Amino acid sequence: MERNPVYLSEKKKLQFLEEYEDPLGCLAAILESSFDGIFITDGEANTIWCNHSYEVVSGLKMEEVVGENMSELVEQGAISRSGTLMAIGSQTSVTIDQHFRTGKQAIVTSTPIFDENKKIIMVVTNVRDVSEIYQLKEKLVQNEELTKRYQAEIELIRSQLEGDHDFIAEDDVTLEILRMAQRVAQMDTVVILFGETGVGKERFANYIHHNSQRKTNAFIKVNCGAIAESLVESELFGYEPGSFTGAQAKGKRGLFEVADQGTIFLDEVGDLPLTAQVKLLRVLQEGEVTRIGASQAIPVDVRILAATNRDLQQLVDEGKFRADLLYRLNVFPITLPPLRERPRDIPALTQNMLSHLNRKYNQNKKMTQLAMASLIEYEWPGNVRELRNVIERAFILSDGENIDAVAVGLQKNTENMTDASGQLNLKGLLEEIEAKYIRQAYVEHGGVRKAARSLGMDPATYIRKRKKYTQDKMVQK
Ligand SMILES: Nc1ncnc2c1ncn2[C@@H]1O[C@H](COP(=O)(O)OP(=O)(O)OP(=O)(O)O)[C@@H](O)[C@H]1O
Repeated sequence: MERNPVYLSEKKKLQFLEEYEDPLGCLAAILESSFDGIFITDGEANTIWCNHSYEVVSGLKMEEVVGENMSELVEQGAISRSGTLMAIGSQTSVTIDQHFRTGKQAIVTSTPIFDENKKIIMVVTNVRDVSEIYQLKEKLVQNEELTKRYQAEIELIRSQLEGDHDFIAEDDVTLEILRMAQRVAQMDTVVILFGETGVGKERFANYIHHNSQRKTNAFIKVNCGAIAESLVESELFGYEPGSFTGAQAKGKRGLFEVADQGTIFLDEVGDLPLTAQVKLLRVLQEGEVTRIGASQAIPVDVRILAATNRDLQQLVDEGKFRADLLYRLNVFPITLPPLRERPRDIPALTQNMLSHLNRKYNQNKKMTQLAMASLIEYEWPGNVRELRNVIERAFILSDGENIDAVAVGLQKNTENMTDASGQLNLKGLLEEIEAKYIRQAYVEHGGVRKAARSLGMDPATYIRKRKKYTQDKMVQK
């Protein structure tokens, strides 16, 4: 905080002198009674006076400092740095943090006082002891951290109680991936999951953990992109007591230590800062972590799972991700395909989500066939997460036991589903569904004859319909 230069006007001086019998004694008493420390030097930074509060905060006695220059006090280590010297240098008021050998911390404001010729004649420094505020702040940070940990633990226990770690799969593509996951789950192999946002990477990591021998131990999820860069290392690897400002006095275990005997899931691993990548590499290679400020490593037995929706090879090319780390993580890569490429999962997922909601709200709601068809038809850019949101919304919006296509209300389809007056357009909807199956059959069977047979159509009808929908741009060529 900057203040305007302070000038003592003659008028103000005289007023004080006239008002009191012993003006100097009065002034000293005023300064002495201040709760804040007050420290005064001349224009050359030679100490003139300090009050009792200053002596308490700094641990220095007035006799020790009077006549001493501030640069000497800094040199002797009596104070960490001098606001007075800065104020003289910059010719303006300066506010800084200061540490004293008493262990106290203070906010210090040094204000230069000028004479009529704009020459500094004094510097008055106000020293506010903020040690208690800092201690309270540290306690608050500790409590917030504890609350976060408890919340994560409650979340974990809740999901374990609800058995909410099933990975729903019905499509052949997903079933094949699940079979692979069951095999790799038994081993301690590092698994990295790729896939668009919302495809279920976290859910899948959970599934691997719950099918592993570590299932009764911790599953710790870390979103590497969500932790502030400056905190990533201390969160993951912990720190020793007093290793940096703002650190807890007792030091802290990192999440790798918390996950000992269990599994750690590094979500958004592509967002790890390079310094943390070096340490992660060490965990992967040596099976041990070194807390910040520690000289000894601690062995940890943690299974590592990672996920990303970024192109890690591209990050390596851009120098943002270590090639050796990618090599270590890429032992068993699994790509979860987007939901639009495994449409047969949609009814099973929908059913599962509806059962949850029905149980929770004591209801018995079902999707109508048309509503289900519109779910299968949709492209799902937000994947399973978007499906979950759509179902929850439809559950709330629908009256009675049936959830219809209007309640599902998918953007793309509503245009075809309703006419200008908002009435259901059954023809448009059926055509869309037919177009989708015509397209899918061609992709699956790779030829007109087989595609037509799979849909129970003769080839001529199939070709006619395919041509029609291609013209309508409902089937891409
Ligand atoms: N196969 C599945 N069975 C049941 N629920 C699933 C399945 N796949 C995804 N979900 C649910 O969909 C939502 C999104 O899944 P998840 O958070 O695992 O996706 P993600 O790929 O990790 O997303 P992001 O990359 O954005 O972190 C979650 O509510 C999850 O429980």
